[in-house]
Amino acid sequence: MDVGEDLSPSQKAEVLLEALPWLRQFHGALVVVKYGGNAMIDDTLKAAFAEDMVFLRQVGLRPVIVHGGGPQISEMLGRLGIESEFRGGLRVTTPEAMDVVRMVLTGKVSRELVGLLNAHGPHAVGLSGEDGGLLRARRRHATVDGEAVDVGLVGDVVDVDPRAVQDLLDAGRIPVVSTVAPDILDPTQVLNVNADTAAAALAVALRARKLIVLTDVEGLYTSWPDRTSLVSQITASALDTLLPSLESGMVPKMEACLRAVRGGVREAHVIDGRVAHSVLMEVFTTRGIGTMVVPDSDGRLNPPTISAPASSSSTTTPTTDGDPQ
Ligand SMILES: Nc1ncnc2c1ncn2[C@@H]1O[C@H](COP(=O)(O)OP(=O)(O)O)[C@@H](O)[C@H]1O
Ligand SMILES: CC(=O)N[C@@H](CCC(=O)OP(=O)(O)O)C(=O)O
Repeated sequence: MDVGEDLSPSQKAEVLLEALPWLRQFHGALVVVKYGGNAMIDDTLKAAFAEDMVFLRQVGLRPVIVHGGGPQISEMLGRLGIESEFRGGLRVTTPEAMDVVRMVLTGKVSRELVGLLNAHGPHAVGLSGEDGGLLRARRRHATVDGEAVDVGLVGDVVDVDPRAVQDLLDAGRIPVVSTVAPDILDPTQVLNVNADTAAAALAVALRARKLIVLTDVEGLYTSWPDRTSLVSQITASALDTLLPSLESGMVPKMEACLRAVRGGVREAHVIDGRVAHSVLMEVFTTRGIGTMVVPDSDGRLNPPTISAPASSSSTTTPTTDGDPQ
């Protein structure tokens, strides 16, 4: 199908030209893209995501994919009759569940994604936090409503050795990272790391230019669940203030964005993975989409910019401040 069939030739040219300053600005930029399990909802969308990643690579960006797979893990646990529950947005992970988490992320979700990317050529290589010493994690001592809760074999990334990913990027590949990681205190034990959290740690360690988090909602709403107040742009400190009022799924996601921008990533975005080619719209259009988190020093955006209901656009303009990393 010609996706531009509704456009005249001159409108098509305009679309291409709109991308020009962004192509220039982001040439060579390292972009960490977190692909959430809830955004992997149908085959057409998955194929469109793979096209976007290959497009980024072909026009000179360096995408690194960190994938989730929460719903896929839950489905497999259900099939095997293993109970699982979430506390504070994290899966309570027993040793039995950990085997399934590792199997589904590295053996199923990663394989499928790598296959979709490699339908376009030998671009993608899958690896997990266990490979090449990429990630090391420490057991999470979680609290929910001020109470300590035991979430089992759940880890937080405490050390990243990005060389395995950098080697793949230098070879022109697209690394696809699954987020299980050895326990720093007992490397024979693997831990289940929330994919948002791992993506932020990788983005910081790789000195990424952008973190883009794809999920199944338009972006961050200040009022949830009535969806009347989509945040287009927010500074790190304004987000910090908002965090305690947020609910489950959004908590690790917005904490990840905060951690990324406070760690030196210039912008972190939460965008709607249910919209085909949402990554291209975010990177290469002037309006952008979803919610963008920027460092306080950016100075443009305090208080948060709320867009009108039904509009999911953030407004940014190309800047020439510095080179992308
Ligand atoms: N303030 C909020 N704004 C937007 N979404 C929210 C908010 N609070 C909770 N959510 C929920 O968070 C979900 C996204 O988190 P999650 O289900 O973990 O997605 P993923 O699999 O992409 O990581 C949304 O589908 C939405 O139901
Ligand atoms: C500790 C923890 O909760 N780990 C997640 C890992 C997968 C993940 O994060 O997937 P999404 O991005 O699709 O939510 C889990 O077990 O579901």
